[in-house]
Formats: sequence, C-alpha cells, structure tokens
Amino acid sequence: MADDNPLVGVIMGSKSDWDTMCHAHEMLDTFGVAHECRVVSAHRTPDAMRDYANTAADRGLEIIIAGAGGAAHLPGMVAAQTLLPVLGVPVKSRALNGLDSLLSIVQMPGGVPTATFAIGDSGARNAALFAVAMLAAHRSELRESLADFRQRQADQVGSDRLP
Ligand SMILES: Nc1c(C(=O)O)ncn1[C@@H]1O[C@H](COP(=O)(O)O)[C@@H](O)[C@H]1O
Repeated sequence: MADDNPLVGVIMGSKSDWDTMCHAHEMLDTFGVAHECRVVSAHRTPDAMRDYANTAADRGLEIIIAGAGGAAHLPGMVAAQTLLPVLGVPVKSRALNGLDSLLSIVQMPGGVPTATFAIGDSGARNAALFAVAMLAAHRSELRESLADFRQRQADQVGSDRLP
C-alpha cells in the first residue's frame, strides 16, 4: 500500500493498530493525498524506525502520522530523529483503554514536540485531516477540497433531525 512519491507517512507500532490507523489512510485517500502505510516499532524494530525517521524527509515525506498503543513511544522517538512534524495517534489499548497511549504521546519533554490527537478512530481521522490542512497551506486545490469537506459536514449537521 504505497503511492508514488508519498507526502505523508502513516506508521504504526503493530499490524494490530491497522483497524484504527486505516481511518487515517481512508481520510488521506478521500483527499487524494499520496501516502504510504508501514509497521515500524520503536521497541520491536528500533533500527528500522531510526532508518525510517532519518530518511523520511529525503524521500519527500512532509508529515508523519504515527499511531501506537500502550507504551506508545513510537511517535516521540520518531519525532526525536526527524525535523518533520509528527502527528501522534493514541491507539486504544486493551488494559487501559488508550489512556496509557495518550499520556505516552502527549507528555513529550520540552523541545521535541509531537502533536497529539484523540484516542482511537476519530483521532486517526483528525490526524489525517490535520495533515491535509498543513499541506493545504501551500496547495490551493487541497484548500478547496478541505473547504468542500467542511461545507458537506456543516450541511449534514444542519439537516440532522432529532427523533
Ligand atoms: N507502542 C508500541 C510500539 C512503539 O511505541 O514502538 N511498538 C508496538 N507498540 C504497541 O504495542 C501494541 C500491541 O501490539 P501487538 O498487538 O502486536 O502485541 C500495539 O498497539 C502497538 O502500537
């Protein structure tokens, strides 16, 4: 699952994160943003993670979305090794419902930020939307797509009727 010349890297600590991270992938697809999806783990594949972070910018990536659960060190460790913005998605863990994931990502030491999104599927979707917004700052066609998306969303809310 890789577009030519991806702008966004969607990485996750385990294949088991895909049910959550597929929502970032689908949202990026909706906007036609070229991206790649990979499993990379700070804990289980530290060398591959370092290579990924070190080469990401040279390969043309502009943003990394990193999802992980539990002791979710992946977003922060990637952020420590690249100048690209890293958007962290806390994946819901079985033991602590993702609170562990959230706190692992959000409490970065000063000087090495990761953006942190909500736990689970909506966090993955919003991370992708945030990536689209960042890319749209310099791409007028994406800005128009984002404006259309927001309008459709507003129309939907406006037409919702309570039972
Ligand atoms: N948090 C991390 C990292 C990491 O931060 O590098 N690597 C794997 N994991 C997480 O372990 C959880 C369980 O993984 P398994 O389902 O493979 O046992 C996943 O949510 C994954 O993100």
